[in-house]
Amino acid sequence: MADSVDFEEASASFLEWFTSQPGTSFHPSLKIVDLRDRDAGRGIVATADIPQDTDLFTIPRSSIISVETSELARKLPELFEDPPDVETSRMSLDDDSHNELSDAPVDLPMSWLNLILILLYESLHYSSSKWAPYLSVLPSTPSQFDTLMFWTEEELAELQASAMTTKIGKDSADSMFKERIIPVVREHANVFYPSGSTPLNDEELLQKCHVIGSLIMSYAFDLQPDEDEEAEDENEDGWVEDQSKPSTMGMVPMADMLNADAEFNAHLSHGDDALTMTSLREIKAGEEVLNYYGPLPNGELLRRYGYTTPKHARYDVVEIGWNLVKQVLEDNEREGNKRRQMQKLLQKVEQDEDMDVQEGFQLERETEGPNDQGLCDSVAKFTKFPDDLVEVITAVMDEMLKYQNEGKNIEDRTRILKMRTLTILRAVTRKRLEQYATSREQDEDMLKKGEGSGRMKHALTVRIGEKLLLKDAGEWAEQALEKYSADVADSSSQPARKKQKRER
Ligand SMILES: C[S@@+](CC[C@H](N)C(=O)[O-])C[C@H]1O[C@@H](n2cnc3c(N)ncnc32)[C@H](O)[C@@H]1O
Repeated sequence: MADSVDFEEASASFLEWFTSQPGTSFHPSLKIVDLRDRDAGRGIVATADIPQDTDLFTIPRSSIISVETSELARKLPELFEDPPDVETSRMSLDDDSHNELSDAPVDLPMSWLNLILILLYESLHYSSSKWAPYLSVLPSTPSQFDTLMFWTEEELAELQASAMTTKIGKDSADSMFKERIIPVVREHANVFYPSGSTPLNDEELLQKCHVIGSLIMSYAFDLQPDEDEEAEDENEDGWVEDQSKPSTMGMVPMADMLNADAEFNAHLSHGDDALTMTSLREIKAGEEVLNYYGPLPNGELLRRYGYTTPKHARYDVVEIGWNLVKQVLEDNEREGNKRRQMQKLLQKVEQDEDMDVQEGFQLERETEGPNDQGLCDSVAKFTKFPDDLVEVITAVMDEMLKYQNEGKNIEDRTRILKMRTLTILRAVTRKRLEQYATSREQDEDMLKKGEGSGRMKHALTVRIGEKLLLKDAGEWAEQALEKYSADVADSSSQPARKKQKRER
């Protein structure tokens, strides 16, 4: 960690460089601050009250690091030309491509690969780069990242049964860099390396690619040509989600000095010549200016950005694998013939392409996005199990009912089916909870005692969030079962009362 003097000096040089760029502006009531005491690196705070709808800072497009401004793109334009099939030129993309580095790195879109090459070039030419004061405040070594890509096996184990451990994709990132980046650098070594410098060996280059890939994941912006085009990317609340579409990507100085949360107070708009950060509501003196990275669960926030916050817990999710659901359904049938019938049914379900059960299922709460001032008005609540999970369990239980010839009439069968489906759903939440090595209460205790490193704290936050969601889902199934049994008891007692009346 740089000492405070170096840190402050780097911030001051960066601010001086930024404000000296033609077309920039920086509000006088803002300050770049050192937030390392709470593991948040640099951030920007207001030094006096700032009214709503104030321009906080402006970044001309000429100051952004992107294909449009890059010296590398001028020297080797052929690397950045749109090939006939834009998405498949330098990599193989499937239909379901994401522009997230560690999800499926072999599917990285052109915008990522382009920016990796550009940043490699700029960092190898650091001393002559026009962005040097900006580059010096960006993380440049693995130790400066807390994203999951850089966690040790031991640290990852602290995520316990969270599905995040399966989404890091370090090996496929390695292959992608080896196939798509390193050969390009080797082929154009005379351009990538300043004359007289020693080229990096493959291992060093690979390490650098990982650092730059992670930098892009947590700092880069998806650059929209203008606000109209940006509107295409808006979600139903009107908020543009960070990096949601493969287009041009760029490093936007100052905009990426803002930290972020699920409730925020600033928004970046993309104009023709410049990008402008504006306050969404009044920002009080001393308050941090915050951006928004989208409705991400804490696990995903940790994977992409290396931190967690209490406010992001509203978007937490739990993934339920098909094997677990299958196990619960099988275990529900103890008697030999019934169990064999269940196993047959489960095999049939697995072959049914429409059900697509191998994909698994995702539990989440119902929640509205932030309002136009960046605040969340409503409480996130668990209100239902995912339709695809309910559908598959209902289908299987229905077949079992037919096999056992249960239920005298339609109402009877519907009632039994509903109760059994809810019982299985409740059992699924319990079984999923058992996959975590510790209880939520133990985790909360550890968090309270402040045990472990910063990374341990984030792992605890992720697993507590997932366990809490499973608890909520289990309680929801329990309450639905109780309510349904009470309704059934109530309705079945009605005819009996009428009968009694007539007899009197
Ligand atoms: C775009 S940068 C923001 C500036 C960054 N703090 C810095 O020092 O360069 C994104 C990174 O900032 C950190 N960050 C952002 N929001 C945060 C928050 N609410 N709490 C802690 N760290 C945060 C994470 O490390 C994230 O990957």
